[in-house]
Amino acid sequence: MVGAVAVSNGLGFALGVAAPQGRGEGLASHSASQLVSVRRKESGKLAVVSSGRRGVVRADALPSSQEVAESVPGATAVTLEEVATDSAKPNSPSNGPIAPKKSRNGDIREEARRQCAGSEPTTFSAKYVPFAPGVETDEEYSLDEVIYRSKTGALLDVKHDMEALKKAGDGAYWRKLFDSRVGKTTWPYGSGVWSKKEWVLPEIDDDDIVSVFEGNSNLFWAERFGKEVMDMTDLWVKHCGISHTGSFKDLGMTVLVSQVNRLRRLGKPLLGVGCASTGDTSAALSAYCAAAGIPAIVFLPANKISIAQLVQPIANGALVLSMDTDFDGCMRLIREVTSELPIYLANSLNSLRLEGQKTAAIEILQQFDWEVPDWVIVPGGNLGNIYAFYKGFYMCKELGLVDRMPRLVCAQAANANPLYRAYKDGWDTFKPVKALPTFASAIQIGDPVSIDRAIYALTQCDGIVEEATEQEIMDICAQADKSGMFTCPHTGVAMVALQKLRERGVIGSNDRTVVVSTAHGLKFTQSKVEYHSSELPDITSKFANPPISVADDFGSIMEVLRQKLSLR
Ligand SMILES: Cc1ncc(COP(=O)(O)O)c(C=O)c1O
Ligand SMILES: N[C@@H](CCOP(=O)(O)O)C(=O)O
Repeated sequence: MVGAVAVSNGLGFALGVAAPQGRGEGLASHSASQLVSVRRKESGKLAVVSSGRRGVVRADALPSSQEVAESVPGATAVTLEEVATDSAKPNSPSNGPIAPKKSRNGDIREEARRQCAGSEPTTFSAKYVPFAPGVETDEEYSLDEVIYRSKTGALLDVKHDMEALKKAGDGAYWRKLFDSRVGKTTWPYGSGVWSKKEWVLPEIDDDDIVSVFEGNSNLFWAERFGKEVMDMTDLWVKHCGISHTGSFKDLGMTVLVSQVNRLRRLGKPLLGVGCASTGDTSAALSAYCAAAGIPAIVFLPANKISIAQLVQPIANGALVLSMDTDFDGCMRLIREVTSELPIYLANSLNSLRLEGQKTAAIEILQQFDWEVPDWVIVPGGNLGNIYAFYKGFYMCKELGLVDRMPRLVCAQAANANPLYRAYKDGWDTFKPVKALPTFASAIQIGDPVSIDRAIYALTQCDGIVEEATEQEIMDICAQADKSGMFTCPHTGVAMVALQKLRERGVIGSNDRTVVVSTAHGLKFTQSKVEYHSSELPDITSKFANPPISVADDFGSIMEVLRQKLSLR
């Protein structure tokens, strides 16, 4: 994992990237033979501390490792590999603070530990099962296994012990518990994902959790846009893009990276975590891995992601590989590589991700005081998220928090619409397509890995699939932005779907409808700039609002203002 790569973007920039070297404890420029760490055999605690760096000391600042081992009773010299593995463990003395002095306001993990001391171990559990709804099978796997597919090659699903969850309490119990955790900084419940921990990864130790208190994103009433553009009274936007790395991927990534953190602590020889990406998964993976000191490797399609997305993994110290292929090509390659090397796969093929993403659905219900909206519209690419939303809503219904499900709409770009085509075919056939470039570049995906999950989710809730052309995407984004939003093109795809369903009378004027905004518009400014400058080939910039160049004198400015503000 040592080396340098150069990556470029569609805008003519080129960025040279020094890949991370021996990340974790600042081991960057030292070889294995130069470093030793010494620890006591009996306690597993570090015995030798060098100035400023606990547990990891330069060999040249010490006697030989053998001498150290001999001079410290019960101590043994260990290799760099052992140090690296050890330092990745959150409980590891070489990783954590020496001794937390303060609990409150100082170490919220320690505070949580103190509060939990003596409490009963959880009775909740979850495991992997093949994703094969309605099919009886004994096949199941522990979440501590590194496995992504069933024996027959089917996707996996995380199955919770629903009986145990039901036994714990009724819907009112869960509603109250989840509500009680909102707006706090208690570890790990300050996260919108981990505030539902019992439904996500019930058995993970709080100490293994890697979280930046993601989730709890705002759900706002799109009043003006709803009234003026959609003729609607009850239109809402769930802004999953207001998040740590600017997209909903953080919700799933906190879960996946936490589990990797646990696996490494349990001694699984995982070199790092890898993904193929259209730019958002890579950003989230890199940030969470960097927070935990775990190497991240991202495969990106060259010139197909925005510069804001590209710079995220670079800044977070990931190993960034830019490839002359599209996302589907990157996906094939990361699957090959992760089956060859002990690199954990972080794409939504990995069902752990969806456990985090499903909490956005639970949050929507919570934010509506547990009232169920009529419609939820989600842009779809690799199609994990539409299933995650289904699963979140389904669990709330199953466990009695609500009494029905909303209808789901999955929205695709017309240039990358394999699900839409299958839907139009009455779900008879599914054929991958060659995805064409789209402004909604994060969903330029022609062979979605979660196709089976998506079809299941949509058929279960009388769902609908819609598509959006490039012109429609740019126009609706401009209109939404004019009402005070700053939409990403994927959110635009969902808004076009809403517009079409309104025009056809499928969604009513007073139906409570949620559009899921999946990323922050600031990640996708280039197409907006070009739209407002009327520079996009084949696109008419109907709602352009270009800046006006004006001479820096009072008269010229007044002239423009008179004209634009219709003054006399
Ligand atoms: C911003 C954005 N919106 C929507 C999607 C679609 O999500 P999914 O792949 O889960 O369908 C993605 C990624 O694919 C994305 O990055
Ligand atoms: N939009 C995604 C595409 C990959 O989706 P994933 O959910 O399977 O990781 C991205 O940003 O990479």
